Amino acid sequence: MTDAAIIDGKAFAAGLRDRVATAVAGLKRDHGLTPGLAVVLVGEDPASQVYVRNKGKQTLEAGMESYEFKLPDTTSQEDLLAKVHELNADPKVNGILVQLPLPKQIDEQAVLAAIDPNKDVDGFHVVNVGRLNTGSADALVPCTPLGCLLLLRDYFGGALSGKKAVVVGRSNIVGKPMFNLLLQESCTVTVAHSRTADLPAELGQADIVVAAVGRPEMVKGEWLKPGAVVIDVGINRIEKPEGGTRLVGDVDFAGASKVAAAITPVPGGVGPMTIACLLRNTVTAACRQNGIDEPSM
Ligand SMILES: NC(=O)C1=CN([C@@H]2O[C@H](COP(=O)(O)OP(=O)(O)OC[C@H]3O[C@@H](n4cnc5c(N)ncnc54)[C@H](OP(=O)(O)O)[C@@H]3O)[C@@H](O)[C@H]2O)C=CC1
Ligand SMILES: Nc1nc(=O)c2c([nH]1)NC[C@@H]1CN(c3ccc(C(=O)N[C@@H](CCC(=O)O)C(=O)O)cc3)C=[N+]21
Repeated sequence: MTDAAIIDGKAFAAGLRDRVATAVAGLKRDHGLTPGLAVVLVGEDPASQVYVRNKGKQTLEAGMESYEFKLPDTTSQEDLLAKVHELNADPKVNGILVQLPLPKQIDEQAVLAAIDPNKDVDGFHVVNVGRLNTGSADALVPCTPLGCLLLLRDYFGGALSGKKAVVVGRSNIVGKPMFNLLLQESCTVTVAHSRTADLPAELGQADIVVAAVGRPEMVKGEWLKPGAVVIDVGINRIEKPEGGTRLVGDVDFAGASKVAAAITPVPGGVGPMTIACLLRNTVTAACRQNGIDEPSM
């Protein structure tokens, strides 16, 4: 097989951000509404900093308001909950994102549960988890799996129905919502995890592979079905032999490219889609809160 096509998440995300910006301009013009996104970062987790770096900038570039709150890593749960309640009550804030992971003194589930579900642009509140699981139209869908789905829909031209998909990883933020989205597209979905008995055998059946494991280059090319479409969610920083670091995914890109029909790179694949989907969710949330029809994005 020749080398796989590259699914250019960076370019797709740029297009999506343009469509979001057009939607925002329409909301301002027709409704006097400027969507606002609040991001709360507690402490200094390196992965979260990678994410936050571009986000504020892209929010402003799309014509929206960005509100950033950096709290020390000694912040108490009570103080963080007070911040969330304040943002829930603020009509300028249409979307709220609390960066994960949180420092150990804070109960993550309690904080997520405190966010107004209709401002929960991460889609992590149990109400949105339940809405997604039951196929409700008012779900706010987690940004990373939504980004993966938009790339897959684009690649397959909508024809996902009946495809065999394997999602590797069962986290609440990627694996489980990805399972639900692919199931909703009428894929036949297997969710693999650390106790899966024979991962290569599962992957050998898959037309679509979504890898969200958190282990650098773990998924090997030889495990894939020839012609598979591979979405690599992993963001892992590894040491280069010559010194310094570089980002790699959860898939061995060089090996997989020889077998797959198409693959997302890292960086430049799913990562930029996550941020673009966050902006999209903020516009969606702002429209719903104001009883405005959602523009197509
Ligand atoms: N591009 C983006 O925007 C984003 C990227 N990420 C990246 O995606 C990756 C996954 O993130 P996240 O879901 O939060 O990670 P978690 O650590 O929460 O979950 C990892 C999952 O992988 C499974 N797993 C671990 N080892 C193996 C193995 N050897 N074989 C099969 N499955 C295994 C675990 O199984 P078990 O449940 O049994 O422990 C678990 O379900 C990370 O690299 C993260 O940095 C995350 C969010 C956004
Ligand atoms: N409440 C919450 N929601 C999240 O969605 C969330 C979170 N917490 N905590 C951290 C993880 C991680 N995450 C990333 C998003 C984009 C890139 C991204 O843009 N990556 C670029 C590379 C950036 C670089 O070059 O370093 C790329 O893949 O091309 C990375 C990581 C969102 N997360």
